[in-house]
Amino acid sequence: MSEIKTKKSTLLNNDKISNKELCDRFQNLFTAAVNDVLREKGLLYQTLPPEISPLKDNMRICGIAFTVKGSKNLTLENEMEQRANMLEALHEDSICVWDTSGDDESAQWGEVMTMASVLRGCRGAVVDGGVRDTDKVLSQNFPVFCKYKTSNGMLGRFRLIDYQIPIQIKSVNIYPGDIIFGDIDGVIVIPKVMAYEVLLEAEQIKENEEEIKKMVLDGLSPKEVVKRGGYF
Ligand SMILES: O=C([O-])CC(=O)C(=O)O
Ligand SMILES: [Mg+2]
Repeated sequence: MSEIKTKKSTLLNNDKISNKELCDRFQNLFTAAVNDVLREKGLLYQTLPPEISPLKDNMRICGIAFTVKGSKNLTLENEMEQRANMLEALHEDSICVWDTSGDDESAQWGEVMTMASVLRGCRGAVVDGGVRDTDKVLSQNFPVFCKYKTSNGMLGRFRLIDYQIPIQIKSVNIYPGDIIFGDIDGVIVIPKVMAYEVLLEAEQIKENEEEIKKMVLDGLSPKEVVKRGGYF
């Protein structure tokens, strides 16, 4: 039976592959594997709060962070123009990530915003806030991770402050260009400077776990599994 290997890479950026391949390959992994790689590197605060969960359990999301910052605000002037500018700036393979300053009453995402962002190649939305028109977002097969559903629109309650700036959701810092990856276990943020290196190491973890599962199925005791380099 083979021993478990660790794979260390010295590559520091993701110039080796396209953004699309990078995101597709992360999306084929699972967030727990990526989390373990980041923990080994001492990065313990890359996981978004567990209240931010997928609209459907089987939703998976991976793309390049397009950051948006906003807060509760009752003013209306130019709100729609500002939101339209943001939507037009969305790029291929982006994920629209909302730091809402902890909002708990408005939807920062909805049906028409989904339609507009899909046309710009956006791969999903992660909102530390809410979504509305949920059935119509679901029917577009667009992955959204958020805290709640509500019929409250943003207009007159909440507004965007800026976009493509550094943001913070609880203890997680997110910079434009970071990799955002979400599955049923929640959302994790991978700093862009190490994205390719993390991908390779997480792919190795996935392979290793196949070996570990074989050991368990073959009847090895947990102690025997650990002796061979396995883990749980
Ligand atoms: O204004 C909102 O909350 C978003 C919305 O309804 C939509 O995109 O359709
Ligand atoms: Mg709507």
